[in-house]
Amino acid sequence: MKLLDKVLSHFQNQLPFVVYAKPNEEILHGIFQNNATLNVFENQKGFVFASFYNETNVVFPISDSEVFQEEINLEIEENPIQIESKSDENARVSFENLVRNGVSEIEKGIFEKVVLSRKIDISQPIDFIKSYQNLLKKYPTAFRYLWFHPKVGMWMGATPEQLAKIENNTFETVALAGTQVYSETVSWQEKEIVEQQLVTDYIKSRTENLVESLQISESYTQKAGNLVHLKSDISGKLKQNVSELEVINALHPTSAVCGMPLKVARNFLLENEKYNRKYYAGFLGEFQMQEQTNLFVNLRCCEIENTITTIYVGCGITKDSQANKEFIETENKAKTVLSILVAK
Ligand SMILES: C=C(O[C@@H]1C=C(C(=O)O)C=C[C@H]1O)C(=O)O
Repeated sequence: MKLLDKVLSHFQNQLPFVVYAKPNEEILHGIFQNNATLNVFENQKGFVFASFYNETNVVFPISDSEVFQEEINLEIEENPIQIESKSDENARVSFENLVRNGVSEIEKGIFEKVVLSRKIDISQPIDFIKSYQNLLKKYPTAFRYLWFHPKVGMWMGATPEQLAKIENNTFETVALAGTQVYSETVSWQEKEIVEQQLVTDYIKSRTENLVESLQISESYTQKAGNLVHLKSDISGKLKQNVSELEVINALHPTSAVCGMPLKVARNFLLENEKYNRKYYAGFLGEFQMQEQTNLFVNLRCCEIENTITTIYVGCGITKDSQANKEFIETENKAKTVLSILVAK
């Protein structure tokens, strides 16, 4: 595909770019910035790449970029050398301790829910073009992107979660939580139903005074790669004079990726996860491009460096969480990314 050739040449010239496909669309969008400036996002129209907390929020402004679209047409079947991550006993023990620690804070009444995460390092050079082709093909219902800035690095992901879509004063978001490995007969336990309801309630409380009325669907099962989640669709008409930035600030980070109440849960994870999430659980996408803002939460993603690729995964912890099950959930989420990586 022509856009992927352009990706390679932009990368060789160390210039910023992003290619992405929206859920259920087979169109590849490309935004190629024509200089290496690191533009900090304020409210410029363009493609935004925002961190979970306190890193630079980057934008590729439309005014400084070339924009392309191409139909996705990947005839060549890639034959990936799939990369197995070794089960890491130390990682298991420390994540399970982290979860137990979170549950004990919940029992003490410090917060109601916290989303805890970890990173998995793959020490092998990755062919990012072939890996991205796999990801495009394998996850047609996800938002699938490959992003690069020479001063920040390269990220790739296939996220099932919309942060916000805003167009003509209407806004849409989702409450997504609860995870199981996909099977024909999915049934949800009380723990997952409660967990997802907490996210719905949280989004409701954060957006209620920005919209004239809020519609919330019944929760339903959503497939995401090898997994399924519980999801509710939330939408509303924005009150006059409510800006896109206000909506984004009200939503990010939702309790699907941080916790509730927000600040105490965030302080806990910042102090206890013992690593920097950087852009994992941040958000990315179009900001006021063709009158539309269309943003996704940065999940099922990895950071690609010369010799190491880092996969980021997390899960929601409530009072009923069991440490070993939560660890397995992070292993399952990591497979979404692991199974498309191609070694160089
Ligand atoms: C935090 C992640 O996923 C989030 C947490 C979920 C859960 O706890 O069940 C489900 C979907 C996402 O909202 C992740 O994929 O890393």
